[in-house]
Amino acid sequence: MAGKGVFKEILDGDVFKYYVDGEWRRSCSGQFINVQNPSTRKPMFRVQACTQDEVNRCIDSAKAAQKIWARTPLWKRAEALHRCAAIMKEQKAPIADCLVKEVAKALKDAVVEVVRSGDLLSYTAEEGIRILSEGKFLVSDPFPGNERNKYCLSSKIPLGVILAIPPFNYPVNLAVSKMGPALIAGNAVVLKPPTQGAVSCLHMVHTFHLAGFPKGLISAVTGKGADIGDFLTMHPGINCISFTGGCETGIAISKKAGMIPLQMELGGKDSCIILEDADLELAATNIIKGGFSYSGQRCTAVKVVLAMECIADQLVCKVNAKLAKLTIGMPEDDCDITPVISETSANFIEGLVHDARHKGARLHQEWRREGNLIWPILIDHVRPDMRIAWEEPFGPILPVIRIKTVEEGIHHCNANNFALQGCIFTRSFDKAIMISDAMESGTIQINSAPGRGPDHFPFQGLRDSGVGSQGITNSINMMCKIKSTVMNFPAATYTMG
Ligand SMILES: NC(=O)c1ccc[n+]([C@@H]2O[C@H](COP(=O)([O-])OP(=O)(O)OC[C@H]3O[C@@H](n4cnc5c(N)ncnc54)[C@H](O)[C@@H]3O)[C@@H](O)[C@H]2O)c1
Repeated sequence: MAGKGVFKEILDGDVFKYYVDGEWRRSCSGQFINVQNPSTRKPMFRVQACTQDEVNRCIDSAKAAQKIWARTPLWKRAEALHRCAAIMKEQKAPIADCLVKEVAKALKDAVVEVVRSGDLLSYTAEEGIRILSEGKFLVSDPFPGNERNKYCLSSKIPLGVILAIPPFNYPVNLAVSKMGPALIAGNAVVLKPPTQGAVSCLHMVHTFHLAGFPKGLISAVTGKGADIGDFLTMHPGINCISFTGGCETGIAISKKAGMIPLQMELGGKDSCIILEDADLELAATNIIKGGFSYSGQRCTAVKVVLAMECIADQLVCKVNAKLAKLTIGMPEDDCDITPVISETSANFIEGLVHDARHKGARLHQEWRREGNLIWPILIDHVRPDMRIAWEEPFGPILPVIRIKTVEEGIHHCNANNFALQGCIFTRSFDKAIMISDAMESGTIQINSAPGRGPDHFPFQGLRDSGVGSQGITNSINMMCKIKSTVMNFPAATYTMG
């Protein structure tokens, strides 16, 4: 399906082009990057290996187009996003098909990702209309020593060119969640897709092309990290970086970037604390959904269960019963557990399991792996000296730590460098709020698994899990600067009359 019909112009032979100046082009490097199918472990697609000159061209065009876009009335910018949202949803099938083939996402989830991205754009258009039309009016006399002889009008202005870098696991949604807010606020966007997920991103960008955004305003540049990674993030033409990905990459980019606003959404090790009074059926259902959806490859996956000892056996029994019902296989067949993104990732997950087993953890299911497909495992009686207690596996394995006191659970959650989300299961509202206050993470869910959505909720990590806050409103605000105009009068304005 990819490259056919409406998308044929993004393909050159069997290589996908990159997007600049409102056109799909081949790179003059003559080199390509293979995108593997995680299920078959064979090359699936090829994308251009763009050069630094081509990156410069993208940024120059973006700068020029942004100047005109910033003067385009807000309602017209909103209309363009609504048009794009409609096209994206109409074209969900070919985009979802790419997600299945390059990130091994189950087809039904791939379709949800595209539709959710269209909805995100529509909401962004409406939210932008509301919040960007508002400014502030201040007078000078409340501040000591001043008369009322100055009026200050402040409003939001765009930053310029936003560099958007999404990760492989939600390449479409996490690109759109950066592009929509950037565009409604009057910015241009340079998108650097992840290698796995690049072709889904390019298809998604084509829906912006079809929606008629001005030439140059959006570009999508694919390439080798070594050639264009640092070049992009350290480029003086970039005015803001919105990045989602691993901690190591994010922290390295933050250190290299110049004095520009950064939005960093990094890894997580979301703790799930289960109290003795919890609804264990609800908790088990959420542990399965939170821990194993998309084979655990979600920043907000439940990544460690901290269960009170007195209910742990009962909980584990319920989780195991539900885990046994998960279907394991290929994304095309809509299986619950599908191959993880790469062999490197599968080897890493295997290393975590072996470390836990050697140190005495109990595996409730047998270790089984075929290629990148890993059968789900609940790893019980995990202790703090095991790697799995602290590291983010990004795979279908879930540790359970049995705790004697709730303080022990809170301590484990707060002792981790990651602090994205967490969750608590209890029937006591008072306890839920007190524990939520004590857990130092970006978001705490009460009686539900961690999750990013709905997409207009604030979304942020503390400590190594990130900088800044996403969510539609926060992203729009983050991609603007405040500008003030101060009217100075020769005398205080209340002296007349
Ligand atoms: N907090 C969140 O919102 C969130 C959401 C999804 C995923 N994640 C995290 O993302 C990670 C998985 O994604 P991944 O494996 O794609 O992460 P990654 O860090 O390997 O890559 C993320 C993106 O950065 C790009 N990149 C890598 N090196 C670069 C460089 N030097 N310069 C510029 N770009 C560079 C990659 O091509 C990719 O597009 C997990 O840790 C997960 O928790 C976080």
